[in-house]
This record gives sequence, C-alpha cells and structure tokens, in this order.
Amino acid sequence: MKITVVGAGNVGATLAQRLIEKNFADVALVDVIEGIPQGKTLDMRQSANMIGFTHKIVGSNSYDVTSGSDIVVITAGIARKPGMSRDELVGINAKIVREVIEKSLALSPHAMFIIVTNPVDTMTYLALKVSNLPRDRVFGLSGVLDGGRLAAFVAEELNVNASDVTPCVMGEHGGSMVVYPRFTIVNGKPLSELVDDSKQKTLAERTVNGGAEIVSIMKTSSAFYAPSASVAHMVSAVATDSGMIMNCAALLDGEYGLSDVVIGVPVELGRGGIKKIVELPLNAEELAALKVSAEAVRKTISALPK
Ligand SMILES: NC(=O)c1ccc[n+]([C@@H]2O[C@H](COP(=O)([O-])OP(=O)(O)OC[C@H]3O[C@@H](n4cnc5c(N)ncnc54)[C@H](O)[C@@H]3O)[C@@H](O)[C@H]2O)c1
Ligand SMILES: O=C(O)C[C@H](O)C(=O)O
Repeated sequence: MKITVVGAGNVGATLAQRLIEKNFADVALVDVIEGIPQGKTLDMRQSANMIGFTHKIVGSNSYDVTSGSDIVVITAGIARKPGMSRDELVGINAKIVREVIEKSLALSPHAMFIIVTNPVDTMTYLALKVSNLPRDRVFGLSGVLDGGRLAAFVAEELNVNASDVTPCVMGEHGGSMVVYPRFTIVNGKPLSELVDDSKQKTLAERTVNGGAEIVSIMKTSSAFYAPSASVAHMVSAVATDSGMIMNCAALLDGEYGLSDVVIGVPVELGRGGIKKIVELPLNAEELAALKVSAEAVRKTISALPK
C-alpha cells in the first residue's frame, strides 16, 4: 500500500510519522515549502532503527513521489488563528485543495482522498466536484476528531477511560456540529442516562468549541495530535478493511432526508473507502439539528470561489 500526505505542516507531518510507525504502507509527504518534506522524512527515516518500521518514507516538493498512491490525505492549507472561524479559510484553502486534487489525481487515478483542510465539509464537497470521483472515495475528517474530544471530556467527567466511550458527534465540523448523548455509549449505557441535561449541554458545548479552545491556548497553531491520530484511525480502517463505523464528512444522497451536501455522518469504512452510510434512528428534534447543520454547510459551499 502507498499513502500520500499532502501538507507537511503540523497535521501532515505528525500523520506521516504515525503512519510510517504503523508500518503497513509506504508514505510520501509533499509540501510547497522547499526542504521541509525532505528534511522531516529524512529525520523520520533515521528513527527506523529504534522504531523498527521497514516501509519507505520519502518527502518532496514534487508530486512525482506520490505516483500510484492508494490513499491521498490532504492537509495542505492555512489553519485558523485565534478569533477566526474555520469558514473564513474557504477562499484561500479552496484554491489549494483544487490544485492538490488535480495534481495528485493525475498521478494516482485509483486513489481515495481523505480531506482534512478546513472548512472540511466544504473542502470535501469541492474535492468531490473537482475530482468527479464517487462519494465512497472522497470523504473528510470530522466526527472521529470531534468524537475523540467528547470521549476525553466524558472520561474526565465520569472517571472512566476514554476508550470506554463510543462517542457520536455528527453534522458540520464547525459551530453547528451536533452531539448526540442518546447515541454516545459509555460502557454499554447511553450518556443521556448517565448525566443530567445541564451536564450533557456543558459536555456538548466544550466539544463544539474543542478546536477553538486549542487555538486560543496555542495561539500560533491549531490542534494536530488528535487530528493526526483520527486520520490514522480512518486510514487503518481502510487499510485493514475493518468495516468499522466512524463518523466522517460524507456526501449525502437522500440519507437523513438530505442530498448534495457534505456533513459528518456514521459510515462503514473499509477497502474502497465508504462501504455504507449508516442511518441512525434520530428523533424529530435530533434530525432537525442535523438539518440546521447541513444548512450551515450549504451556506459555506455557496461561498466557494467560482
Ligand atoms: N478536519 C479537521 O478536523 C482538521 C483538524 C486539524 C486541522 N485541520 C486543518 O488542516 C489544515 C492544516 O493544518 P496544520 O495545522 O497542519 O497547518 P500547518 O500550517 O502546520 O501546515 C499546512 C501545510 O500546508 C502547506 N501547504 C500550503 N499550500 C500548499 C500547497 N498548495 N501544496 C502543498 N502544501 C501546501 C504549508 O506549506 C504547510 O506546511 C488547516 O486548514 C487546518 O484548519 C482540519
Ligand atoms: O480548530 C481548528 O481550526 C482545527 C481543527 O478543525 C480542529 O478542530 O482542531
């Protein structure tokens, strides 16, 4: 297997490290900044003796090294600064994502694309349009990360391990994201039965603001450890054909009564990408919140440069 990561910044380089350390694929890392992907991958190669990986990792400013990739992860782009919303990045990042898709698809026509660049739902929609690929091969990082945050906060609140929590966060990777306590399971029990409404609200609010909280603390960068771990988790599901259900930014075609919009929904991941979109039995209030979220994404999609 061969995986390309485009963007050798915080998320991209950390992801490349996580992937090569998993040792199930060769990795190519590409960036526009001269020397950065080359230097970072040389550095990683010099850890093979201690870590024990045997696959190859290369870095370049040219797409030649990406040829024949099975998976291309796009992390190239600008990250927000304190006080900004992810949507403010739409114009600048759309140009970058368009260029990356065109260049990488030309050399890896059978690849699937995992989009990380923000605003991710809209960038995934753009990637689908530019590539003209089916929706099973183009999807984005959202609910795995947002769910990871919810799991961390629930674990702190209930004094359990984060891995005891199966979180459920759907919708936009943005201000209208929806946390579903009825579908968030802690050691077999729904979160809605374990904490009162007010605590559920607090946990949901912290999750929705999870990215902004980190930006406001770090000031010069946004999150990258949990984001890179989330993408590595998604890539592993594809590589091992696990069929694991993960919440990803996916194009809807009638599911949840929505079409021609990308939002976070549970999907079954395996070889070939999205095997199936899972429709949870949402009640009227839960479904209404998802529809509001889809409208927020549609608004950002309408701001894409023509
Ligand atoms: N979807 C999510 O959940 C999620 C999570 C974390 C970060 N993000 C987003 O991912 C993106 C990257 O975040 P980061 O923290 O790694 O930023 P970063 O600034 O550390 O790295 C971005 C890299 O992209 C490179 N780049 C820019 N234009 C390029 C191009 N045309 N071709 C190739 N490389 C190019 C830059 O040189 C830089 O090295 C941001 O848009 C951020 O908001 C999304
Ligand atoms: O918050 C950001 O801008 C980066 C990313 O989307 C995140 O949620 O950490």
